[in-house]
Amino acid sequence: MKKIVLLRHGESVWNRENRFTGWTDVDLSEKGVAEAVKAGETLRKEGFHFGRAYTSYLKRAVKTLDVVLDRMDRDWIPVTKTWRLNEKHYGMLQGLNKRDTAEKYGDEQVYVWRRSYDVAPAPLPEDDPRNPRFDPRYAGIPDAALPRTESLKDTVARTMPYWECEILPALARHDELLVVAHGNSLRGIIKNLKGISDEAISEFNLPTAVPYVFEFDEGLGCVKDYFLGDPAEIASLMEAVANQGRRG
Ligand SMILES: O=C(O)[C@@H](CO)OP(=O)(O)O
Repeated sequence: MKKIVLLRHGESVWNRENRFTGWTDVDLSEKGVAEAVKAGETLRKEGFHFGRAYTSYLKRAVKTLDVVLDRMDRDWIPVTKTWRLNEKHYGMLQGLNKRDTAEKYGDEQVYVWRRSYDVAPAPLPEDDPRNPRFDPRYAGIPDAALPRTESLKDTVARTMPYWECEILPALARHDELLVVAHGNSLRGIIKNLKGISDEAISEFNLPTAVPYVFEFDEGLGCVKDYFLGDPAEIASLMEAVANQGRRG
C-alpha cells in the first residue's frame, strides 16, 4: 500500500505566543523540537521507510523534518523544499496576538480570518518590509505569484498544482513519502484529498507534529486516512488549536 504522511511542524515560538505567523520565518520552541522528536520516534516504531520528503521554505517545517529524519536514521533521503508548501499568508494579521485580535474585532471576525474558505485578511502594503517581494528566498518566483495575503482558497490554488504535479507522481517511484508543512497549507491538501466541503473544512484543525497517514491504491486514489496517536489526546489538541482565536 502506498502511503503519504502529512505532518504539521512542531510548536513554533509564535504558536507558543499565540501570534498569527503565516510566512513569518519563526523558529521552533523547545516544546516544538520535543514534539518533532516524538513524531520521528512514532514513525520509526510504526515501521515507515520514507523514500523522499517535501517541506516548505520556512524553518519551523524544515527543522521539524530534519529532527524527524534524524530520529528515523533517514537523514540521507532526498528532500525538496518549495515555497508552494508555505503556510497560508496571513497579510496584515502576521505578528498580532490571536486572542488580542479577538478582543478587538470579536471571535466571529477572527474565525472568518482563520477558518473561512475564501476570505483573506488585509494584504501587506507594497512597501512593507515583510512583503515577500523583498525576501531573497522568493527571488526566482514571478512577483504576480507571490501573495501579500491569502484565503485558504488562495493557498489551495498554490499548493495543489505542486501536490498533483510533483508529490503524487513521486508515489509511482516510492512507497512512502513524507510532507512536513503547516496548519493551513496542509488543511487545504487534506480538504482536496478527502473531498471536504468549503464549509466543513472550517471546523477542521490540525495539531502540531501528529503524523497523519494517507493510504493510496494503485490508481493513486486515497482509500484510508488516520492519525498516529491517542484519539482522545488528538481531539483535545485539535480543540486547543480551535480555541487559539477565541477571547476565552
Ligand atoms: O498563525 C498561523 O500561521 C496559523 C498556524 O499557526 O494559525 P491559525 O491556526 O490561526 O490559522
